Amino acid sequence: MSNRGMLIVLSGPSGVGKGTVRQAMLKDKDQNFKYSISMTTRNKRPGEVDGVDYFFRSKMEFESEIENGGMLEYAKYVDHYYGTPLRYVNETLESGTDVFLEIEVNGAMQVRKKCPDGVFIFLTPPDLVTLRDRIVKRGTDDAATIEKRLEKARSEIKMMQNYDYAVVNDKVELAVHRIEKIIESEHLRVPRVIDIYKKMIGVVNR
Ligand SMILES: Nc1nc2c(ncn2[C@@H]2O[C@H](COP(=O)(O)OP(=O)(O)O)[C@@H](O)[C@H]2O)c(=O)[nH]1
Ligand SMILES: Nc1ncnc2c1ncn2[C@@H]1O[C@H](COP(=O)(O)OP(=O)(O)O)[C@@H](O)[C@H]1O
Repeated sequence: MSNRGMLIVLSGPSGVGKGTVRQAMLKDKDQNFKYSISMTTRNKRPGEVDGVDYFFRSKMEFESEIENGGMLEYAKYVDHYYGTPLRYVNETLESGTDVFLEIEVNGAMQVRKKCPDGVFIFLTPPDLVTLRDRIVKRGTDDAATIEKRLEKARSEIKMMQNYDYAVVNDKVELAVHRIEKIIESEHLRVPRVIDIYKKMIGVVNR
């Protein structure tokens, strides 16, 4: 209800279900946020579409975006760049619409510094065995990459303490419900609505 949109950041270890949860949230007709499509230098997976899942770019193109100040944040993850184009986020927030980022922890911490009033949510697996099973089941990574991702998952889970909320992804619909409740509550925080009430008091006093 404040004029500016709210920035919602979702992180969590690889394979925890961030993409699945995000897609389920986007399908919900009652949601009001826009998803910010990231830019990456990693290869397209089967079924992925440029400009829908990611903006797939070369290393050179990505680095030139960084130099031109076009990224809100970026990080290297398992040998590739991933980052959030700045302009879409700014324009959408300015228009009063919430923006949803699904990014890894280093990028999220950059965003936290630039946008301290954002809402930072960490999606956790019920346990590490479940996490491994999900990565294997997804079938998008070879054995070496799975090991790298699991190793990284352990260090990522330690970063949970830098987030505002921890949401366990036991069942997709439950995780989605928890995140939607968080967003709803965050919109009611007094610092976000105070301007509206100041205006109201101004009208009443006249
Ligand atoms: N910092 C940052 N991380 C991102 C961005 N987009 C995606 N990621 C993260 O990069 C990691 C790898 O993504 P991806 O290769 O699609 O694999 P998956 O999410 O594990 O299936 C995940 O943790 C994503 O959340 C971004 O724009 N910035
Ligand atoms: N709550 C859940 N229960 C069971 N399987 C899940 C759940 N959430 C996601 N998955 C499955 O786990 C795998 C990894 O999910 P994905 O969304 O690709 O994770 P991430 O984007 O975090 O890397 C996929 O095969 C997905 O279908």
